[in-house]
Amino acid sequence: MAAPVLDIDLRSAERVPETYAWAGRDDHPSVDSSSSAGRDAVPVVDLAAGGDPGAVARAAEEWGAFLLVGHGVPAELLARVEEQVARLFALPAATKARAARRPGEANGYGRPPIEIRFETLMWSEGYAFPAGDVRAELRRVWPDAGDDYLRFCDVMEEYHGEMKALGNKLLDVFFRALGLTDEQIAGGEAERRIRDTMTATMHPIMYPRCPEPERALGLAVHTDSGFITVIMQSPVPGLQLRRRRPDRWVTVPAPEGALVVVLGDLFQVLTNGRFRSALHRAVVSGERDRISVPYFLGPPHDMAVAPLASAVPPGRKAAFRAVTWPEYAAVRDKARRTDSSALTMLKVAEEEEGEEDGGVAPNQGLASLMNKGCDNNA
Ligand SMILES: C=C1C[C@]23C[C@H]1CC[C@H]2[C@@]12CCC[C@@](C)(C(=O)O1)[C@H]2[C@@H]3C(=O)O
Ligand SMILES: O=C(O)CCC(=O)C(=O)O
Ligand SMILES: [Fe+2]
Repeated sequence: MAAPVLDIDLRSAERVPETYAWAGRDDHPSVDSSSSAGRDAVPVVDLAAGGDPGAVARAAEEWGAFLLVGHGVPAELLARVEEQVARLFALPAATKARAARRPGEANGYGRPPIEIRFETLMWSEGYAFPAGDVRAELRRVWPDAGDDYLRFCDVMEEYHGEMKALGNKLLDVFFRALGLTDEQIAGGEAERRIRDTMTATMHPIMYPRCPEPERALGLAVHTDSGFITVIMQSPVPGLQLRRRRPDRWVTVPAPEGALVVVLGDLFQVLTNGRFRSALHRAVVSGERDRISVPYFLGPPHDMAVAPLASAVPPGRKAAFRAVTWPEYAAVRDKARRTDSSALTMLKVAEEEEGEEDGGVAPNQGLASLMNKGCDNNA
């Protein structure tokens, strides 16, 4: 029998062990988006109305995130996804451990992958897999491929179908918000390649009800590394966006049927820094389990992501070097930083501008980047 992946059963814990206690958790005040109108209100984008390009651009520039409504994914399907994910995590620890993520691998069941960058443990368990591979992947949990397996796969595949279509729609919405013409969107070589090859990873995550919620963290502060993350969350708030000046955590509301869109670091690279990746984290509830199902859209692993020519102002050079997703993830893990500073390592240094090789050098090895522009990284 496989050994459990979690060191304790979070569900039956009566206290938060010291190893899970985040001393600096309340570094900044947490404010509730729904109660504080104005500048702390998380932007809302209505896709039924086409997704107003001006509103999308403002949200992407200022927040790197927004609530998405009018997206067309039936609320009833979202409820079925939540139900299936709840059933998956309710399986015995030894059953889930059959699918344990192996060292060095991205896929599988386990503790939050970002944990390696921190000294304190996180109050959650997750399961990452390529969205299109659910049937093969979940055989690890249910080798007999029985009814539970079939129900899970049917629902997740249906969800993947909806999200794939939504992801393509969102990409076009962002391209339009960047100011690209329909011709550039449909005919641009880089734009088309991204649209045609975008990959999808699902990461259902479960935050068990916590006896001392203010001492724990479900997921520590991070930015997502890919292009676009679309999050389905149970109607229990917990996702927080980091805002600056004044520094605070804004809790994202969780109205029934809404999704959350979060931009990742490689989208910041793609848009030449115009659209920002969002710093965020997840807090836990003292009353209820919380489920979240992020759907990570990103480039295929062999694609060198560089700023779109259409996003670089005329006469200027690209602000970031080209990088593949795995290269970027490796640099970031090595940096072990809690902010988005790994991205600064990809910045083309100001003084290099105007030099012949100052622009984007596709596939440039990251070894050289590690020694550049990261002196603040001690
Ligand atoms: C497709 C993805 C996106 C991953 C890696 C891989 C599977 C698991 C995702 C997360 C989920 C938790 C936060 C994060 C930061 C983490 O550690 O694992 C994410 C990461 C990323 O956005 O980089
Ligand atoms: O809990 C959430 O809603 C967000 C999860 C998240 O940020 C992630 O998995 O990257
Ligand atoms: Fe995230």
